[in-house]
Amino acid sequence: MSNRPVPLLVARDLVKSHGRTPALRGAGLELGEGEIVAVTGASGSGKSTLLHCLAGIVRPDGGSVTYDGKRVDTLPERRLSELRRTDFGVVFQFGQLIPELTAVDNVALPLMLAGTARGAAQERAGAWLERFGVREQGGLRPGELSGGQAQRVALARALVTGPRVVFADEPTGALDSLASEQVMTALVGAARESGAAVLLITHDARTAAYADREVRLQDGVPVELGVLA
Ligand SMILES: Nc1ncnc2c1ncn2[C@@H]1O[C@H](COP(=O)(O)OP(=O)(O)OP(=O)(O)O)[C@@H](O)[C@H]1O
Repeated sequence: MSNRPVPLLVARDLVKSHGRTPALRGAGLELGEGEIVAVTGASGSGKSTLLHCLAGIVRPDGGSVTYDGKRVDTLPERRLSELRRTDFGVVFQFGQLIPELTAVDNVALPLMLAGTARGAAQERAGAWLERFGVREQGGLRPGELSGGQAQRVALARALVTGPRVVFADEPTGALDSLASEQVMTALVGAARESGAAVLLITHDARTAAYADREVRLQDGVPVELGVLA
């Protein structure tokens, strides 16, 4: 009997090229309900491409992606963007916050796009900023935040809608070790509490150690599966 959680997001035999450059050559991956999986591998091994295929940001050339038992790689664009909005949260290496908006408005935006009134959205955004230790910075714009603060705001934005899967592409890639630790502790704590699964791309062993399991990519295919915790 395996203790592995029920698969929530499953990629099989993914193939994807960027022009003539093959990025994925038959990659498979399973992300269980509430599971935290680190995807590691050398630069150019296909990590970001795998994440983009799983998150429905790009369509694979071949293979399949299934979420909650349903194919997502064949969904029409409108259904796909709705799924991304309702069920997925994303965090990238450089927060990609909207520079003109304050921290609290950045976090409130996904709620407002989903129909929540501004006041209520800001209130919930404030609570998430509080939880990640950046409430005092709520009135600042991204350019006025430190890298670690900006990433915690980006995390709050990714989690505020209560996603079932969080995709994090090198979320600590631009941070020093203290800020990395704060961001990872915040991410893992919030995911464990809400039961969200996390697909975490990292080249840093200390960041990968926060995951339950590591999948290592080499030339567009997984080469190793290790239990970390
Ligand atoms: N938009 C693109 N146009 C052309 N080639 C691309 C594009 N995106 C990725 N590639 C190529 O596809 C391959 C896989 O790239 P990918 O970004 O998925 O790897 P990665 O493991 O995430 O790399 P890194 O750790 O450097 O971010 C690489 O050879 C890369 O050069």
